[in-house]
Amino acid sequence: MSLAYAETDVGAAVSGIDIRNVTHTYGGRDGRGVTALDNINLDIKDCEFHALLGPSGCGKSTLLYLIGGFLPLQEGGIITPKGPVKGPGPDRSIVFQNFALFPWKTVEDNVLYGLKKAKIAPEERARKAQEYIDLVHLTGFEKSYPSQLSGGMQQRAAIARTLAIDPRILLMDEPFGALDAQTRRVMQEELRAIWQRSPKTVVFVTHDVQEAVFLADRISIMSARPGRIAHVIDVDLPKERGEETLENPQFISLSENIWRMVREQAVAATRGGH
Ligand SMILES: Nc1ncnc2c1ncn2[C@@H]1O[C@H](COP(=O)(O)OP(=O)(O)OP(=O)(O)O)[C@@H](O)[C@H]1O
Repeated sequence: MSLAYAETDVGAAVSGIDIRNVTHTYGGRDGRGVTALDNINLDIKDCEFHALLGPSGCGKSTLLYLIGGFLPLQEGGIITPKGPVKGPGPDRSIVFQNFALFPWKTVEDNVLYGLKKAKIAPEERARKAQEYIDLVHLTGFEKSYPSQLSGGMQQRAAIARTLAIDPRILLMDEPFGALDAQTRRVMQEELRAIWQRSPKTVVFVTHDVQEAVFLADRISIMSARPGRIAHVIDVDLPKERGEETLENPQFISLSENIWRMVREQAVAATRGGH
């Protein structure tokens, strides 16, 4: 096992997320395993909204879990402002596509639980919980249990729980994947607005090119498995994004170009027999 960062590098001034020579193989590295990531190098800047796009199975989630510390690093290193990643930490929160809310707790108690875990002062918790419940348009459902909500509402509750904690690094794995198109659009706008009000480093995994272009400042396009970083694209659009962004000719042409690049990677995978 080679670690790119020694303990002494902890003091190195990293303000974003520095990913160096990360390779990850599932099921053994004796040639029989699945190499999901192959020598990933990526600098995600401080307070950047970074999207990861790529063909299915290219290792986007794997990379996210490694950043989160939910999977142990095998080769290479990932360094954050808190030092090398060695496991999960309160500085990094993750939102999955299928959220797990506590079924026995109300929406409000689910959000409060996250705030308590994040050691937010008790007098601050109720105010914050309400703020984020309102933000995801669940006002009036504070006392509802998850089983009384639609899937989309449950997801919004889980998003509120994570956003309320205001982590320095927010990792999102297709968080809007199961939402209907309209709710998804609203959540994209809200997320971008929240990020602008309260800047944080966001790594956002999605299949949806338009979603990536709408939300992100930079987009990494990964190759098919074993995942490598094929392109890193700057999204040169105004910081403020809304309905009008969708009509912006730059948004349209960038989305088309990126869609082509992702498709190329998917086609290459088919030719390569993946
Ligand atoms: N626990 C595991 N055991 C074995 N192989 C795995 C495991 N998890 C993922 N893989 C394999 O690693 C590769 C990368 O998976 P990963 O879920 O990171 O890709 P992804 O880009 O997020 O995929 P998708 O876009 O379809 O969600 C895939 O080929 C997958 O089959």
